Amino acid sequence: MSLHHASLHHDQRNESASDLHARDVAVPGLWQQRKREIKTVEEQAGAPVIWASWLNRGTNFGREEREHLHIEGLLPPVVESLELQAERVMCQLRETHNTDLQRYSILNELLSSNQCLYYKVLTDNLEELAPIVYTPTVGEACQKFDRIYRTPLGLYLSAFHHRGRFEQVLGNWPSHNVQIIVVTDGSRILGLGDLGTNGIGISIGKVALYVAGGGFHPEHSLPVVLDVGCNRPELVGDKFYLGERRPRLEGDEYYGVIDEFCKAVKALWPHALLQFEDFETTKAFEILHRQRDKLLCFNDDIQGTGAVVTSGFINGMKYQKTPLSEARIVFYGAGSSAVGVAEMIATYMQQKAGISWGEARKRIYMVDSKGLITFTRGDTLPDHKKHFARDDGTPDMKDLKDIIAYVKPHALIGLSAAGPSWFQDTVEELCKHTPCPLIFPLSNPTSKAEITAQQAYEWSKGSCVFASGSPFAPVTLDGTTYVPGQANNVFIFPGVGFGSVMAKATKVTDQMFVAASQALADAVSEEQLGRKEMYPEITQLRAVSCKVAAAVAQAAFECGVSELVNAPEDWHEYISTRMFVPMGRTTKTAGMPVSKSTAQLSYVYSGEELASAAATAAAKSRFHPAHHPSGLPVHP
Ligand SMILES: NC(=O)C1=CN([C@@H]2O[C@H](COP(=O)(O)OP(=O)(O)OC[C@H]3O[C@@H](n4cnc5c(N)ncnc54)[C@H](O)[C@@H]3O)[C@@H](O)[C@H]2O)C=CC1
Ligand SMILES: CC(=O)C(=O)O
Ligand SMILES: [Mg+2]
Repeated sequence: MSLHHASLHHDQRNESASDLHARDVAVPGLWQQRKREIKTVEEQAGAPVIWASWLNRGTNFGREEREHLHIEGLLPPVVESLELQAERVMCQLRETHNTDLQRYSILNELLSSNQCLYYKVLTDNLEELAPIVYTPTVGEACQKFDRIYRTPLGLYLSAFHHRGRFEQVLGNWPSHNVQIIVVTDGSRILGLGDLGTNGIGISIGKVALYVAGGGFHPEHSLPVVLDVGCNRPELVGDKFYLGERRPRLEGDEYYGVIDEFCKAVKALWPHALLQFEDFETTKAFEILHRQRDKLLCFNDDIQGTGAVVTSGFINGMKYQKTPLSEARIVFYGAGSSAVGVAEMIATYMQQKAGISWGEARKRIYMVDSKGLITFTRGDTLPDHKKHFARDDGTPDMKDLKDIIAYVKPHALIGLSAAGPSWFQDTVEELCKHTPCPLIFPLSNPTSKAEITAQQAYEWSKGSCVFASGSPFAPVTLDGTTYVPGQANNVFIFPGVGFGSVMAKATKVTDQMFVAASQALADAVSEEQLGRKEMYPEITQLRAVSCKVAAAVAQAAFECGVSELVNAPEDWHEYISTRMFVPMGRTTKTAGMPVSKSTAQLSYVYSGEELASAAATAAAKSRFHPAHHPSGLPVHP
């Protein structure tokens, strides 16, 4: 060791920790001199494998691997199966004193440390954990995201600090091959309004379901929040708020940010699918209109919701034995989701019931906070409300019960985010005209649902067909148990995303959503329909997503938007064999080479691959014998 180094080392010892920190920040070059105390990444041999959530397997690493990777001693001695690791996590989650928000935080910590284990736990326990990583708990998590924040888990792109450099900043994400991106600007998170950068929780939650439910590999996924400001005073006034404390950008400035973001995505990952999530309604439509022909993208709230509700509607009309061409629907709420659903149902009616768009449109009645939407009610309608505004002399009405009495609908669909607003008289009026009406309170999270499952079954005397956006527990009434369906775009977006990417689609067409909707409707058996279950169970998500993905990929091919030269003979088989499966390195196979095909599909790194990564790191390490003839570590 040179004198120079020795004296530096001595000086450092005399500095306080905060002095050291201040100096590192001020003079990055001095980081090199700190290596005596904190090893550089290269010097850490295999340790980075444990600290990298994509690579880490924790106690699932076998003994030979630990030796190869130079991580012996950095883990408890036992070698455990992935299944046993998962069982431990479930025990921790099920501790009775935990709240759902605490369970959410435990799961996020796991996601930041061991993705394979996280996805094993989530995939095997979807019924129990989807309500935690997704609605309703993700809603509460987003509201408090700045307070429960520990690790980023996604990418924060700032319109104020990164403008003009989006491609460079996106390029900081540690994956070369991003295939699925969920982006929000936080402006309308579920039914909870503007949550600014706290909205990143919804991107993280949707990405988790793309992986656990749709088959994307975690390394190919990217949750993003665009920080374009926040208009919620109590949020930006909170000292813990994590975004910029400025009013939201608007107009050209705002759309310029979106344009730059989309261009950067396309430049970096031209085949990735970009999902727009929870943008406030007017921006949601405008962005979709501007971007949908420029890159592979869709808006989940408009199109994903459109497809999922159309499926339940198709099945519901089948159950009621109502011909599609005769169905009447009342939408309670006329935002991005309701208009998306109405457009999709009208498209479906036009294609499958042989009626014109004009006739289909007339079967749809839309209600907003001012009452039934008509051209005559005396206000200026935004464009998205004009599509379904009545122009046929239907009287102007405000009260939902009056509207129901007039329309006599077969289905009542709530996408208002208004919370409890359908009462006993509403339901009784509905049942007067239709024996088994569809009652779909779809607003999220649960607190925003228009009615509960218990109320709907009770007030309809068990006759209604029920589905909600957030899950409700089964209801028993007079000895009969009813299982509420979940009409949530989670049954659509994972399959649409995976199918589009598998087909190398260049855009997501309306026809691909019609195919997704039909595939989901067909995934529900006659027996389930007989029990008034219009949707599959969430436990079936992977199987359902595979069917949806196959239908979407085939539709992409048929629409001419697939870049594949030849379509596979069997899309379902093609897709199912390409879905990510969280796989363990069991004690038996630990350290053994994994077959190339398994490794590719499941991304289990073979012992050789991990060993070579570690060997590269170790070769640069001052612990490496080559650096010291005695073979002893070179330590100051
Ligand atoms: N189940 C699912 O898969 C999905 C559910 N949603 C939920 O739908 C809700 C709405 O989302 P967006 O359409 O994007 O929001 P939005 O805020 O643009 O639309 C809300 C609409 O409801 C109307 N409204 C509000 N209060 C009302 C009242 N008391 N009576 C009648 N109408 C009323 C508003 O005038 C507006 O037209 C949210 O809660 C969201 O979580 C959205 C997407 C998917
Ligand atoms: C489910 C969903 O996308 C929403 O509530 O916004
Ligand atoms: Mg949404």
